[in-house]
Amino acid sequence: MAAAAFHQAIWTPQSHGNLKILGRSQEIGNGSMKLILKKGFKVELGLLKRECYHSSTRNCGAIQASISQSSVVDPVLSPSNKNTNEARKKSNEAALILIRHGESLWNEKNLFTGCVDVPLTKKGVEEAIEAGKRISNIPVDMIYTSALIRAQMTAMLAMTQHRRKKVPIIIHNESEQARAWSQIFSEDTKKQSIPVVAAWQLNERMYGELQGLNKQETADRYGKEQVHEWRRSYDIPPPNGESLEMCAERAVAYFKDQIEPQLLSGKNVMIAAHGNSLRSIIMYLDKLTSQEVISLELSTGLPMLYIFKEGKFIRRGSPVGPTEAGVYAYTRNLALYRQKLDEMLH
Ligand SMILES: O=C(O)[C@@H](CO)OP(=O)(O)O
Repeated sequence: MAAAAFHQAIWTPQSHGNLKILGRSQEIGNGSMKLILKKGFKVELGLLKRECYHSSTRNCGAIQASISQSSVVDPVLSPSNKNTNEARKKSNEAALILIRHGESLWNEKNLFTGCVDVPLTKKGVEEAIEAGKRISNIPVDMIYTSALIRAQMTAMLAMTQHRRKKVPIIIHNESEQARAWSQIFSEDTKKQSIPVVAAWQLNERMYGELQGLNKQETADRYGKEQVHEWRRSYDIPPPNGESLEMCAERAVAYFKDQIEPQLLSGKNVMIAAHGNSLRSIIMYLDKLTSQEVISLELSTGLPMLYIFKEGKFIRRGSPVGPTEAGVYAYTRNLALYRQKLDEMLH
């Protein structure tokens, strides 16, 4: 097969975070690829993958490494599990789970919250655990949350229920030192963890001067219509805040740039975020018009499942429970994943 054009490939190695490689790749069979790196380009092979290196860390002209899809998906789908692996490769699909955070202390008090960093209530904690039960049989390889604690708590609590029992670990890329100080030095331990990327772009829309105000009192003061317009119009921002359109601009751009490539590479992704950042993303996934999105309301702590297949997002609704037969009838891959979990864990 002819070498692919010189290109920038983004690999997500077993270590956390993306590794950008400038080079050419060429398929050499057996699910392996030959990588021809740009001269002088340094790559840490130890970070690159978790098995079968043919070279050690060096400045390299050419290296060879196995990059079968099993290196980027859940180890339940291990290379020894040939049928499952083949199915995954063939259908090239991935699960996408969206969860709005559980009830926060300001949801409970009926206050505009926006980007104020408020934690969950006890009910919110319970909602997150319940959400986790519902998705406990669905594979998760990467987690994205907003930078806000209510979304992060929700993701972490939900994962306590996952049957695979991998450890979600927050990636600290904010500085060189944070990166260096949070390294993991065991490949086995890395395999048993799920990278959690926190991104401000997934934050709730910034509610401007309404943040901290009571929703009912604000309606009494400014009128129901005015407050409804601030809360549910598409392009009218609240005073000094973001409209849904502005929120969608940054949330959808992040989704397209950072999350879609992961799905394309076969990774199963969970996103824990907020009413408005998720409405924005759903607008993109379901191709909703601005008229349609304004009437879309998301409940707290309710997971929603999409299947990413052949570049398309297929909405599969909200799994009612971990054993809901319908969820696993959606795709052969999910059914096989669940079957494998049952075999492993019983
Ligand atoms: O207060 C907020 O930040 C949001 C979400 O809770 O409110 P709204 O329902 O108006 O979008």
